[in-house]
Amino acid sequence: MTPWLLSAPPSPSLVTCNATTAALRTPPAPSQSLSIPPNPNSTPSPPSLSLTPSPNPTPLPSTCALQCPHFQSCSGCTHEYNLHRPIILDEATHFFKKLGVSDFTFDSCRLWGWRCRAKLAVRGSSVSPLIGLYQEGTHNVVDIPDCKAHHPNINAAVELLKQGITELNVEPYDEDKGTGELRYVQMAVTTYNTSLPASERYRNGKVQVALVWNSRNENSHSSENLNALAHFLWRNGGRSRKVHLIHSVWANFQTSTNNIIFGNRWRHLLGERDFWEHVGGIDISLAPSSFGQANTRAFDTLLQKLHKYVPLGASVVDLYAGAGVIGLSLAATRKCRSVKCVEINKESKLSFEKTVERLPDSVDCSISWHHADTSIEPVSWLVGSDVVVVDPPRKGLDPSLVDTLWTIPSLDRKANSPERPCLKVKDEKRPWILRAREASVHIQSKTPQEESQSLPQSLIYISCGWESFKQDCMTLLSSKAWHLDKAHGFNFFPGTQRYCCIVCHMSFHGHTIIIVIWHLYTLMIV
Ligand SMILES: C[S@@+](CC[C@H](N)C(=O)[O-])C[C@H]1O[C@@H](n2cnc3c(N)ncnc32)[C@H](O)[C@@H]1O
Repeated sequence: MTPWLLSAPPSPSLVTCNATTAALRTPPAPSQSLSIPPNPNSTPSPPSLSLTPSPNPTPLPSTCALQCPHFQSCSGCTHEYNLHRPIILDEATHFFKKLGVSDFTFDSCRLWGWRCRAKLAVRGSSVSPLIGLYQEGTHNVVDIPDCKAHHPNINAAVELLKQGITELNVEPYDEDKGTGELRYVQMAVTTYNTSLPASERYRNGKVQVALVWNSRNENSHSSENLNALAHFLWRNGGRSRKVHLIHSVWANFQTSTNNIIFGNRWRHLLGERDFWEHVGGIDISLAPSSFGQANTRAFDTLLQKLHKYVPLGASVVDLYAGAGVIGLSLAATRKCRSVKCVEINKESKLSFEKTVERLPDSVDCSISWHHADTSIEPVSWLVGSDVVVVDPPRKGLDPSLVDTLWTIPSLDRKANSPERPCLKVKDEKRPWILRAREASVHIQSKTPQEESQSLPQSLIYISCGWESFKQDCMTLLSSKAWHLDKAHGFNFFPGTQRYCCIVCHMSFHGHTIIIVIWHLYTLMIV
C-alpha cells in the first residue's frame, strides 16, 4: 500500500468566491488568473460558493490560483486554478440533478492553509534533508517547504525539524537499504486556544509532531538521537519560546520494510500529552494514532450542516466512527437519547474516552464506542437507532452494509410481523458477534432508556470518495426504497480531485404506509 502523503505551505489570503449558477457554467480560463496577494495579518474567511441563485451575486474572481512553487513536482495537488471550483463540481451537480436534487450546494471552504494534518516522508541526508511527498508514481521524495495547502505552522515546524536533523546529524531513512533513523513525520495542528480571541486561534495553531523512528522501541541504540531531536524541537519551538510553535513531540517506532507509515508502538516524549480541538460544538481529543480530519475548518462547517438533519432526541449509530467525533457532536447538540460508535481501529478508543469526559454536564445520553468491524453482521449495529451516520474510508461502504441497507424495508416489515426473525438481537448466540457488540466504552444516560428494536429512519452518508459514493448511492437508490433528498458538497481538499464529504439521510415509516415505502426513504447528501 502506498502511503497517502499530502502537503504544501500556505500564505493565508482573504478571498471570497461567490458565484451564481450562470457564472459557474462559464469557468474562467487559466490565463485570466487572479493574483491573490498573501496577507499574513488577515484571518482567512472560508470562501463560499453557492449553486443556488443569490439575490446579490458577487462577481466571480477570474480564478483562485494555488500559486505554489511545488505544483509541478509534488503529487499533493493536481489543480492549479479555480481551487474554489473543483473539476468534479459540474459532474456532481449534474449527478444530483438527475436524481431530483436541484438545490445541491457547495461550500468552497478555505482554499489555502487548510491542511491541519500532514504525513510527510523524510529522505535525503542529514546535511540536506528532504521532507515532503512522493513524486507521482515514484518513491522519490519532493521537498515542499512552501506548500500552500499546509497550515503555515506545519511549514514552520518542518523548517525547524530540518535544522534539528542537520545540527544533530540525524540520518533520514534510506528505503533501498532499510537504514537511517527518521522515516516519516506527522504534523497535526491544534487551533484550540481559548486564551486567544477566536479570530486569532487559527493562525496561532500549535503543532503536534510525531517522529516515525526506524527502530523497534525507545531502547534501541539510536534513541539518543531521537531524544536529542525531540529536545531540539522543544527547546526551539516549545512553550517557553517567544514564538510557541510546538504543541508536543511523540515517537512512533516502525522497522517494517513495507509502505505502512506507522508501527504499533507510540511514545509521548515532550509537551502536552492531550491534543484538543473544537469542532461541531464540542471539544475533541485526538491522539496522533487516531484518525483525524485534515481540514479542521471544513469539518466544522460540515458538522454544523449535518446537525440540521438529525431530529432532537434521536438515537444515532455512527459507523466508521474513528474517535466518535460525529456521534459525540450529535449527542451534545441534538440531545440524542443514545449514540453508538463503531470503529475498527482500537487506537481511537482513548481519544473517544477523553472527548466524552469533556462533554457538557447537560448531555443525558447513553453513549458507547465499540471496537468492531462494521462489515460483520451490520444489522446488529443498526437495530435500535433512528439515524445511521456513515463516514467510510475512500473505498466506500462495505458490501455487507450496503446489502443490509438495501434490504431495510423488508427487514422492517419482518420486524413488525409477529415472528420478528431478523432483529432478535438479544437472542444472538454467536460468540464473535456478541464479543463485537460488547461496548469497549459505555456511559449510561442519567435517564433510564427503553431498549428499542427499531431500524434507522435516517441515513447520513459522509463521503470523501466520489466514485465509491456514486456507486453506493446508485445501489441504494436501486432498492427503490430510497429517495435522494438533499446534497451538499464541501471543498475538503482544494487543489485535488477529492472534494467533499457526503451525508445521506433516510427515513422509514414502514409500519404505517408500506405501500408507499419507496417514497418514504429519503437520502440526503450534506
Ligand atoms: C474517513 S474515517 C472517518 C472517521 C470519523 N468519522 C471522523 O470523522 O473522525 C474512516 C474510519 O473508518 C474506520 N474503518 C475502516 N474500515 C472499518 C470497518 N470495516 N469497520 C469499522 N471501522 C472502519 C477507519 O479506521 C477510520 O477511522
